[in-house]
Amino acid sequence: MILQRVLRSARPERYAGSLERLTRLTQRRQWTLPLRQSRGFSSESDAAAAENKEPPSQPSEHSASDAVAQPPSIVQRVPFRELVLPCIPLYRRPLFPGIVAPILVQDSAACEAFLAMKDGGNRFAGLFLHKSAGQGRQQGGGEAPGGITALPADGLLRGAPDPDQLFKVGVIGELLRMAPRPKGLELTYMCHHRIRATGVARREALLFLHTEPVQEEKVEQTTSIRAYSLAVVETLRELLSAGSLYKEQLELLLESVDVNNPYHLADLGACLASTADAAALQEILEEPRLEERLSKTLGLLKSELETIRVQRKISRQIEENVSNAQRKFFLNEQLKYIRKELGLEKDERESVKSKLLARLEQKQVPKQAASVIDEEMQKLSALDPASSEYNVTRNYLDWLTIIPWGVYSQDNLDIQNVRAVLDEDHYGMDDVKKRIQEFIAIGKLKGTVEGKILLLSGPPGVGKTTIGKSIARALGRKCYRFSVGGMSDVAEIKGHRRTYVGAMPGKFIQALKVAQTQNPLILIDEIDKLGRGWQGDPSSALLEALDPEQNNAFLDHYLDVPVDLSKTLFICTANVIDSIPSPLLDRMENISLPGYILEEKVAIARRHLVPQARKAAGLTARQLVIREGALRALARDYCREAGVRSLQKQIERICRKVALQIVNQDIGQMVVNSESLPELVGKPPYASELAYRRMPSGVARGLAWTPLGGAVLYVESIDTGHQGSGGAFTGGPRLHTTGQIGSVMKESSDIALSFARRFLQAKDPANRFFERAYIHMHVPEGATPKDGPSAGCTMVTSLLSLALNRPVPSDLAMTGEMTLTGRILPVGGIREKVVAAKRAGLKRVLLPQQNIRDWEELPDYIRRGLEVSFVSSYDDVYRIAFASAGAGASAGASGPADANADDARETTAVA
Ligand SMILES: Nc1ncnc2c1ncn2[C@@H]1O[C@H](COP(=O)(O)OP(=O)(O)OP(=O)(O)O)[C@@H](O)[C@H]1O
Repeated sequence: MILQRVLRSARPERYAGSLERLTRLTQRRQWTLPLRQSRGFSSESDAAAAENKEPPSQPSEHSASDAVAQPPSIVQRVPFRELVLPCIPLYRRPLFPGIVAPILVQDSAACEAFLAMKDGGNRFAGLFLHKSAGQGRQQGGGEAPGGITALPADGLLRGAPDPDQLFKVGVIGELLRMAPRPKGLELTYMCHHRIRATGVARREALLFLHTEPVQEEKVEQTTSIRAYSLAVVETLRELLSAGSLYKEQLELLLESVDVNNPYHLADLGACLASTADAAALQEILEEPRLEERLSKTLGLLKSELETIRVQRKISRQIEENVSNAQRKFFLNEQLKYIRKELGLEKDERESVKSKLLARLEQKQVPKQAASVIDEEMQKLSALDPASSEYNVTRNYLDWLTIIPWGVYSQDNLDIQNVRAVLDEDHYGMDDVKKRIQEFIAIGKLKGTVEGKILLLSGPPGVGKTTIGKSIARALGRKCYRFSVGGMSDVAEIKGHRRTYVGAMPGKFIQALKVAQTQNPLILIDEIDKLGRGWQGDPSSALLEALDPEQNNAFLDHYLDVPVDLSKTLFICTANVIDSIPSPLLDRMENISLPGYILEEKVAIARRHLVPQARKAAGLTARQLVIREGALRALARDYCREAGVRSLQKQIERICRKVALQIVNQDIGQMVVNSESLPELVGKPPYASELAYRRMPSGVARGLAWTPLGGAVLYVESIDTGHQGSGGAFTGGPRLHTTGQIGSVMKESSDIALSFARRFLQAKDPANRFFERAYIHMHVPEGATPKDGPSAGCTMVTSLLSLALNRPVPSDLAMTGEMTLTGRILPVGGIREKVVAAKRAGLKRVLLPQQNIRDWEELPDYIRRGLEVSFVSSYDDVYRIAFASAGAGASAGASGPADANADDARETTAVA
C-alpha cells in the first residue's frame, strides 16, 4: 500500500522514508521469504514472546524449489489460530498479506482503545473490508492524511462498525508503529495471513471479532500456474515501462518479488492494480484456489496496463495538439518578424496608414482637412491596433481620405448633346427639356452649372426621377439618388457625432464617396414628404447643404471638417410644392411636369415603355406587336392617372402573359390589339357608361387639381322640395352639401347660393326658385375629400342651371374662385386642369382672366384643340354657359369629341 501511495503521489520523495521501511520489511520479513507454516501460537503471550525472535532471513528450501509452490506462511510470532481481534474496517480496498499500511484513527475513543491495547501488549488486529467500500471516496472519508487506507471521515469505529457490513475474509495485521498525528493516531500495520471472521466477541469502543486463520491450499506448481506467474511478472514489467513516474519503486518491488512463490505474486499483483475496484480485490482475497487467484490478478493487471496505455495515448494526443498550436504560433511570429526584417511587411498601423495616404495621392486636400488627417494619422500610430479607439480613428480616417477632395468631372455642356440625351430617354416634356437646355446654356456661358437647385414637381409617374438621371447622363456627371420621404432624423443628412457607436456621415458625404467626384448630381427624391421629428429639423439641415450661399463649407457632424458642395448640382423631386418648407422652395427653380394627355401617353408607351418591357421579358419586336389601338385603349380605359407608371405596369403585365403564351404554345408572334386586352389585363377598371353624355339641369363640370394631377369634377344640385311638403330638409338650411367637401369649399357653396339668388333676381326677377327651393348640392366621388375655392363658379353654374332648368353644355368645363359680388378670381394648377380637360376630351374651358399667363405658358400641344374663354366676372360665364336655350341641348347632344374618354369617368380628388 505504500507503493500505492507512492504511485498516486506526484512527489514520491515524500514517501522515501516509507519506501525504505517497506524495502526493509519486505526484505527482512515477508516478501522474499518462503513462508513456513506457523507453528501456531497458543496464546497472545506466545505471540509477544515471538516478537523478540529474529525472523529467518533466508528463503526456505521450498521456495527455491521449482517443484512445489508453497502457500505463504507467517513468521512464527504471528499466531496462526483462532483469535479474538479488534476489527479495523477498511473503506477503500482490502489489504493483502505482505503489505505494510498506515491507518489513521481519528475517533478519540478508538484512539484511546488502541493506546490501551498497545500498552497491554496486544499488537494484532483484523483488517476487514467494509461493504460500503468503493462507493465513493467522500463517503469513505477520502484519503486519510498520511495513510493510504481510507477511513470514514468522522473517524474510525465510532460506536464500532456493524459486523454485517464487513466482509468475512480479511487479514491479520501486526502493529509496527503508532505515531500521533494532529487529528488522531497513525497506526502502521504489517499485514500477515488471511483470516476469516466467525462471530462477534464483544462491542466496545472497538468491535472485537472471533477470527480463524484461512488455510491456504497446497498445490503442485503446474505448468499453468507457472505460466500465470510468468504472465503476472511480465505484466508487472510492462507496467514498469509504461509508468515511468514510479519506475524506481516498481523496480524495487519487482526485485523483491519472489517469482517462484505464486501466492505471494498473486497478492502483490492485486495490490499493484491501483485502478481495480474494491469488490474485485476482495474477490481475489477470498479466492481459495491459487490458479483462479492468479488469473484474476492477471486480469486486473492487464486492465491496469490498458488504462495506463489509454491514459498515455490521451495525454500524448493532448500534448501533440497543444504543441502543434504552439508551434504554429511561434512559426507565425517568426515569419512576421522575418517579413518585417526583410521589409516585406510593415506593422499593421503602418500598412493602414500607407493605404490611407495612397488614397490622397491624386487629390487636393484643403488645408483644414489635411491638418486633421495629419493629426489623426499621428494618433493612429500611437494607438494599439487591438483597442476600440484605434478602430474609431481608423474609420474616421477612412472617411476623411475617401472624400474625392478636389476631384471634379468635366461637364459636357454641349446643348445639342443634352437635348439628344433627354430626347433619347424621354418623350415629350418639351418645356421641361427646354428649361433644362436654358439652364445648361447659362452654365456654358458661366463655365459651370453649379449653385443651382432644380425642383421637378408633378404627379407620380411623370418621369421626374428619370429625367433627373437623364440630366446627369447628359452632363456627364455622376448621379447619386436618395429619398428624403419620411426622413425625420437630421443625422441622416448631417451625420452622427463621432462619439456614437456605429456613427456614420450623412447622405451628402456618402454621395461624394459613391460618386468619387466633388461635383456629382445629387437627386433628392420626395422632398415634399420630408419628415420632422424629435431628432431635429431635417429641412434646415438640407437647407445648409443646398443653399449656394452656405454649401461651400458644408459641415457634416461626423466628418467635422468643411466640405465644398457648391459644385454639386442638386435636383429635387416633389409631388406638391406646397408642403416644401418655404426657405428651401425659395432657393429652388421649379420645373413642373403636369402629367400627360392621352396622345403623349400613347407615344411614351410606344417609344419607351413597350420596348423596355419587351426587353425585360426577353421578347423581341417580332415576337410581340402591340397595336396603337391597344395602347390607346390601355391609356384611356385602364390607366387614367396623370403619369405613366400604371400604364407601364399594364404593359409589363401584357409582356409577361405573352411570354408565357409564346413559351407554352410555341407561337412565333403575338399581336395585341384593343380586343385582346380584356383577356390579357382583365376588364377596364373604369365604368364604361357615360355618366353625362347629356348634361342634366343642375349639373356643372369643373376642373380640379389633385396631387395626382388634374381631374374633371362635377357639381350636382337638386331641389329636394318645398318646406313643409315632406322634403328631406324641411326646416333645415336651404342648402345642404355632401361629398366630403372641406371648409373652404363649404364656404364656396354658401357664396355660390347667395350670389346665384342675387344674380337670378337681376337676370330673371320672375324666377322665384331660390325663395322656395331646398337644395342638396353634391360633389361626386364622395369618398374622396375635396377642398379649395376653385369650384366656386362651377357651383354657381350648377345652381343657376337648376334654377333656370337649363343644362350646361357637355363639352364645357370651368374653374375659378367666386366672390360674393360675382368676380372670378384666379386659381392654381391651370396646367394640370387643362391637361385633365384635354385628357377627358372636352372642347371648351373657362379660365379666370387672371390666369391668362398660365395658359399662355402652356405648350402648344396641350393648348391645341381647346377653346379657352377667359372670364373676369360671372356675367362672362353666364354668357357662355347659358348662351342660348338650345346651346346646352345641342352641345349635350354632340358630347365630348372622344366619347370613350368621357369625363364622368375621370378621377376627382381635391378641388
Ligand atoms: N416622358 C417620358 N418618356 C419616357 N418614359 C417616361 C416618361 N415619363 C415617365 N416615364 C417613365 O415612367 C416611369 C416612372 O417615372 P419616374 O419614376 O421618374 O416617376 P416620378 O415622377 O419620379 O414618380 P414619383 O413621384 O412617384 O417618384 C419611368 O420608368 C419613366 O421612364
